[in-house]
Amino acid sequence: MASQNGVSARQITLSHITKTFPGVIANDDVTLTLNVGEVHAILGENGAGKTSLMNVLYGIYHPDQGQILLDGKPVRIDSPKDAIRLGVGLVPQHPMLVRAHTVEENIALSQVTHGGASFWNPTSNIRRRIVELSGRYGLKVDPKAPVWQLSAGEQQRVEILKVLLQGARFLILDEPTSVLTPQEVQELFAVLRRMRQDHGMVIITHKLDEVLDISDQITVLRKGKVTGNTKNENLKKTDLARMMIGEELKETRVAGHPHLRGEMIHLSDAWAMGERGTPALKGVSLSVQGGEILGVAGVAGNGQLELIEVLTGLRPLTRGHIFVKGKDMKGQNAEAFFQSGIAHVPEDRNHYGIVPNMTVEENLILRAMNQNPYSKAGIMDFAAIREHARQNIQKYDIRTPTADTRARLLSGGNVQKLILARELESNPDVLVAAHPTYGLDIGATTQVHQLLLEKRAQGMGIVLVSEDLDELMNLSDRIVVIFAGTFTGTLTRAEFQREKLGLMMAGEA
Ligand SMILES: Nc1ncnc2c1ncn2[C@@H]1O[C@H](COP(=O)(O)OP(=O)(O)OP(=O)(O)O)[C@@H](O)[C@H]1O
Repeated sequence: MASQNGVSARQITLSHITKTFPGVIANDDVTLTLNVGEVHAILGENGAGKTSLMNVLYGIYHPDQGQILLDGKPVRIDSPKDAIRLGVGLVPQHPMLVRAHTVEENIALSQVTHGGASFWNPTSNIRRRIVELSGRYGLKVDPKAPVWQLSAGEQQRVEILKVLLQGARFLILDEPTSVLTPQEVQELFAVLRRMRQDHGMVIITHKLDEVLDISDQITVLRKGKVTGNTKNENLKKTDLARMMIGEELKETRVAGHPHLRGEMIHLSDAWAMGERGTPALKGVSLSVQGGEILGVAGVAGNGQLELIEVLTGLRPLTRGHIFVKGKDMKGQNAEAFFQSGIAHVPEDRNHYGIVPNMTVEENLILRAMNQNPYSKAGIMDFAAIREHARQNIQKYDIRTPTADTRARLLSGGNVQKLILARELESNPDVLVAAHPTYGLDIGATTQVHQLLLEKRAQGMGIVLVSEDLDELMNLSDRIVVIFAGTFTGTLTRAEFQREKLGLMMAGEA
C-alpha cells in the first residue's frame, strides 16, 4: 500500500510518458518501473531523452501525456517539492553546495523547506542524523568540514546525505561518476550497494563497464523511445553497445609514427597558483609538437586544470616560461593564445565553453564573429553564418531541433559536440582538450576519437587530458603523468602499461 509520503513505498512507475519540446520528442510513450532493492541504469545516446525523463520524475518537467504511479496508485509530481514529499530525491551531476558553509550547514539548509531541523540550530538533530546515515551506508564525511575543502567525491556524498535526510526512497543519480576518480567510483558503488536494501536508484551513465558493474536492471532509450529493457544477467559490453546504437562497438587506436612538424608549445619550469592560493604547478616542463597527441594522466585535482589553463593563457605563470611557436607568451591573455593557434575544449563546458543564451549557430562562430565571411565591413552575413552552422551540425552530428535553438537547451553531450566543432574548425596548431569525450555516448566518443586522430595526421598537436586510461593509451603518442603539481614521468607508446601509469599517478616516479 502506497504511503502518502512515499517513505514505505516499494515501487515507482513512469507510465506512458510523452514529453515534447518545439521540434523534438524528448520522451515518446516511455514506461519505466523503479523498485526498491534495485539499481536501474538508463542508457542511451546523447539526446535520447534520459535527463528529460528524470526531470519528469523529479517534477521539473510536466509530461504532455502519461502518469506517475507510486505502488500502483497515480500521484501528481508538479514540482521538486512534490517529488521530495513523495520520496523522490535527485543527486545532481555537479554538486550544488554553498562552498563557504560546512557540511552540516549545507544539509541543514536543504532541510529548512522540508520540515527538518532549524537552519539556525544545525548542530543537534542534523548532526546526529548525518552520523547515523553515514555509518549505515558508509558515506564517510566530516559534518564540520567546510565544503570548499572537500573533494568532488566527498561533495557528492553530502548531496546523497541531503536527499536521504529529506526522506528519499527513490534516488536519481545523473552521471554520478563523471566527476569522480576511479577509486571514488568504487567507493560510490559500495555506498549504492548498501543503500539498495531500502532504496531504489536510477543511474544515468555512458560508461558501459559501470552499468555492468552496478546495475540490476537496464533500460535503453533511443530517440525518446524505450528500445530495450533487461536484467543485468550474462551481459557483455558489446551487448549493451548493440542495444544502444544498433551496431558493434569500434575501438579507435593511434597507429604509425607521428609526422612531427615542429615544436608548437614549449613550457619550462612552470609554476602557477591554484584556487586555494598555494602552488598547483611546481616547476613542470613539456614540449608539444605539431602532429602528436600528448596525453596527460592523473587523478583529478593534481594540477591538470591549472596546466590546461596555463597552456591556454587563462592562468598566469608565477615562474617559468611558455613559448608558442617560439614566441614568448608570458603575461599574454587567452585571446592572444588563441590568435597564436591554441584552441581549448574546457572541462567546465557550460561556464567556459558556450554562451548558453546564444543560439547554436552563434555559438559555432563565437571565435570568428567579427571575421570574414561572417562579418563584412561590420555587417553580419546571416546567410554565411547559417550555412556554416548547417555544415557543422551535419559534420559533427550535433542533435538540435534547429540552428536557432539556444545552446542551453541542448543535451549535455550535444553541447560538447558543439564546442569541439567550433574549436577544431578554427584549425588551431594545438588543441588543448580537457575530457573531450566527457558525457558523450559511445558512438559519439568513437567519432571524436577518429576526429582527433585525423587532426593528428593533418599535423595538429593535441594535449589530451583524461581520466580514462584506455582513452589515453589508445590515442596518445606520449603520456605525461601529473601528481601533486609535478610530473612523475613521461611514457612513450611502447612503455604504456596500466599498472605503471597507476603507480605514477599515485606519485611514484
Ligand atoms: N527545456 C528544453 N527545451 C527544449 N528542448 C529540450 C529541453 N530539454 C531537453 N530538450 C531536448 O530534448 C532532447 C532530449 O534531451 P535530454 O537532455 O533528455 O537527452 P539525454 O539523453 O539526457 O542526453 P545526454 O546524454 O547528451 O545528456 C534533446 O533533443 C534536447 O535538446
